[in-house]
Amino acid sequence: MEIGLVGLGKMGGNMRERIRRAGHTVVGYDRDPKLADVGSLKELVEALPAPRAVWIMVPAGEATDATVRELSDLLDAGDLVIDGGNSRWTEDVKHAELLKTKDISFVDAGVSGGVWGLQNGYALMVGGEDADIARVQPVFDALKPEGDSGFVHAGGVGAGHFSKMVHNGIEYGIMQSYAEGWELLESAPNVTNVREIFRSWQEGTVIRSWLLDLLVRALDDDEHLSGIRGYADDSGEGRWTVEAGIDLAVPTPAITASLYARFSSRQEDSPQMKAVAALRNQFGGHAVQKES
Ligand SMILES: O=C(O)[C@H](O)[C@@H](O)[C@H](O)[C@H](O)COP(=O)(O)O
Repeated sequence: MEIGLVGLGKMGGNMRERIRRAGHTVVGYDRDPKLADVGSLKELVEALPAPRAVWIMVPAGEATDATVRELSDLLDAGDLVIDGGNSRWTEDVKHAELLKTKDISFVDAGVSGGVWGLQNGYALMVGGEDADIARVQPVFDALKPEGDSGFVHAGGVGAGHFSKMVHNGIEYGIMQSYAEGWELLESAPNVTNVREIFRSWQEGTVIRSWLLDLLVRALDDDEHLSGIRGYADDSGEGRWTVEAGIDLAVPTPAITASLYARFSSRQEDSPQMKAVAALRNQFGGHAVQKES
């Protein structure tokens, strides 16, 4: 089939390649002309046969919103837009409603796999109408990993990104758990080979996983991670997972703690702990450490 792909960065560029390798035609647009097949979104739309399918793979938030709006002006009734970025699921509902006013369909696709996707395939969690999803199934099949899993039609519009959001919340929790275990082992007075403990866990254990494999890979590069600062960013999915837990009254203590650990990682010193230290000093006369 033929598909338009908007956004040819780390994810989109590799996805274009994987779709092409499966024998499909991709017309790619990116603001960077060195990456693009066409010079504008208008040219991309003109290059595709109707009814068109256009996959958006740009950063979530303003960039995705602006692309959906521009496409809603350029596309015709019967065309289809797929958002494969890490958009918040509530944005999908807005975008589907906007496009529906012009009889343009919308599918949301949570995409997992990162920079390894070209080689291993991308896990896809999609939301939308059966008929719309069926139209792009050949492209989903090209992108997904080989084998029976790695693709799910999760529900109506927004369900794909909701699933991807929960996937990322779980990702936060698992990573934090490995990280805490790693620090604990590194701190133990009698343990001498933490990296090899993690390597041994890759086979046979209850906690073997791809994230564990990647941690071993990182420890092979830098055994004590001494070249990396203990600072972790977040791009929104963890926060949205915690917020969804609050909205639905579902307790998510592990995921929430892992999100808060990232916030703490960004502070040189802890303002709130100054208050705790000051209070201990006030009520109990406990010593405080003074700023130098
Ligand atoms: O499944 C994946 O392929 C990853 O989760 C991917 O989506 C990305 O690496 C995250 O967006 C990072 O998210 P944070 O910046 O929030 O850690």
